[in-house]
Amino acid sequence: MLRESQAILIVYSIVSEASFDSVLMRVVHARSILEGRDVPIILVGAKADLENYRQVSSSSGLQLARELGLSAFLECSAKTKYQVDEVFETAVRQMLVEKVEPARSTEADSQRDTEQPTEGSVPEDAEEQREAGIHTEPSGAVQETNPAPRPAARASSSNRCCIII
Ligand SMILES: Nc1nc2c(ncn2[C@@H]2O[C@H](COP(=O)(O)OP(=O)(O)OP(=O)(O)O)[C@@H](O)[C@H]2O)c(=O)[nH]1
Repeated sequence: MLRESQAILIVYSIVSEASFDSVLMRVVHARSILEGRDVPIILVGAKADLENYRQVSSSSGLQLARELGLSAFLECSAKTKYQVDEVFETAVRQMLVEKVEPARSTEADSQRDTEQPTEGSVPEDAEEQREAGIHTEPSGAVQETNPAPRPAARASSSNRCCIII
C-alpha cells in the first residue's frame, strides 16, 4: 500500500510530544519503502482544537517539515473539522503535480507549464511566506501548503493516498 501511494500524510497529535518525536522515524520508514520515488509527504498536526493542552508548537511542526524537505505542513482537528478538507485538498493538489504518469505534453502544454510560477522552498521572511502560501491562522496555527517544485504531470485514475498515524 505505502509502496504504491502517490501521496503520504504523516499525522501526529499536537498534544503528544511522543507522537511528534516519532515523525522522523515514520518519514525515514516511508522514504525507505518508496525507494527514491518522489512522492509528496505531508505533515499533519492533529487535534488542533486542544490548544490548551498543546505540547507541540505550530512552528516546530513547520520547522520539522522544512528540515525533512516535506511537501506541506498543516494542523487540523477531526473533532471540529478545522482544516480537514484542506489536508486532503493539499494531498490531492500535490498528487496532481507529482510524476504519476509521464505527461504526453503538447506544445501548448509546455508553453503553459513554463508560464506557471515556480514554487520553491519555504522562505523565512513573513512577506515572502505570505506570497508562498503560508498562512497564520487566527488561532496562531501555521499552515504551510506551498509544495516543493515538482514536474508537471497527469493524475492517474488509480491515485492513492496513504495516511500514517
Ligand atoms: N479533541 C480531539 N480528540 C480527537 C481528535 N481526533 C481524535 N480524537 C480522539 O482521540 C482518541 C483516539 O482517536 P482515534 O481516532 O482512535 O486515534 P488513534 O490514532 O487510533 O488513537 P490515539 O493515538 O490514542 O490518538 C479518541 O478518543 C478520539 O475521539 C481531534 O481532532 N480532537
